[in-house]
Amino acid sequence: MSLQLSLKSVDKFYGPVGKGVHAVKSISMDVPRGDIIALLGSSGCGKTSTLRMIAGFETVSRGTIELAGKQVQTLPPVRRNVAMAFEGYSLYPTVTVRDNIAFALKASRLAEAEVARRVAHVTEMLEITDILDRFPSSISGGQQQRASLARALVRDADLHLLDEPMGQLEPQLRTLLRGRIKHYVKERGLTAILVTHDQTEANALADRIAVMEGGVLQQYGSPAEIKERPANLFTGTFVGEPPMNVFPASVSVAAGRLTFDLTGGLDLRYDEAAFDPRVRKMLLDRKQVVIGVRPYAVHRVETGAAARVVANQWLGDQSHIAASFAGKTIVLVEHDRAPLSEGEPIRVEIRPQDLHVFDPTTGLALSHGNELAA
Ligand SMILES: Nc1ncnc2c1ncn2[C@@H]1O[C@H](COP(=O)(O)OP(=O)(O)OP(=O)(O)O)[C@@H](O)[C@H]1O
Repeated sequence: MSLQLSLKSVDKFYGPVGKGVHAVKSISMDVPRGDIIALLGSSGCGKTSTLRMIAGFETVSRGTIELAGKQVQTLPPVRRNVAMAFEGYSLYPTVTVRDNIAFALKASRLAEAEVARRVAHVTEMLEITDILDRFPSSISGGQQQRASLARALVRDADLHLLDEPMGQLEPQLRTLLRGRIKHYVKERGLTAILVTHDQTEANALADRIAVMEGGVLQQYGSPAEIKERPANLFTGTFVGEPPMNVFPASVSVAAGRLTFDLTGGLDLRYDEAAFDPRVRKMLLDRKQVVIGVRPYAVHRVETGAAARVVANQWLGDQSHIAASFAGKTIVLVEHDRAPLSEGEPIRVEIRPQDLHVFDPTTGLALSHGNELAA
């Protein structure tokens, strides 16, 4: 695996180092050549600051950025060979959409026929062939966004940085283009970093997701890893829709039964043997934990822990059921229309293999199902 980009202990302070706004906190991240990475996080978590430091639009307060084998953190943007589609990095207003897209290719003295072929390819992919002879001021916001994306993707660069590249497009078009963009990037062997706060987009496009919160890289892994082995409570509850259910619990064992006492009076009891010995030992050593379970892993059963329905919504392809449970609310997802009304008592089961266990103080993951967290 050859690395295309490597961030080492990168910090961003707006204002004096150590005193100003600490927007990015000691981020380290390696990006293999040919990968698509999504920076995912809520507003203000430091995604854009990270991207802008990689591009060279923001100074790096501390740490190093290596791109295609050389340190670039002190180089100006034009010397980094990075292609960008950024909000505010607008199209040149005085030339047509076609010339905007072709500009960098022409500047690199590519043969005219090759330029035309590449522009045709990328604009067909993004469905903007009908506006190529127009000027940027006469096209819609969504068309401008796609033209800007085409201008970035058409280039041969060491890295492609895309900041919310489809933010202005309607959902159907986004879904269609996601698949096409992924195919295009992979086919051309490009390395891309995408900023998004849309988890569906991150899951669909990215080989790896970098989850950020409070300027800290919370987890960096494949979409499956992040879903199945969230590194901490933040990632566990931030990624996944509807969010993971979490409950503080104290653990005890008696007469072959392992019990999680949930605050609110309920307990979840399991056969001790259902847990791997190392997970069981960890649980009993810790005693106080937070347990998490994804809504699709909460099952309605005949005999199980008692809950009471507070809301039942059919979303057209799945039911989201909220029920009061252990003094809190638990959410279940079912694939069929659930015939449940408000106030109805139900019983739920959470299987040991679906339990995520976290440290209540640090939030760090301790186990996922029957495996200890790394
Ligand atoms: N030029 C600036 N001066 C001071 N603080 C800034 C500046 N730019 C960003 N910040 C602060 O740095 C933090 C991270 O901002 P950043 O724009 O990187 O977040 P983001 O995750 O991209 O958010 P969004 O999704 O809203 O764009 C925020 O607290 C923000 O207010």
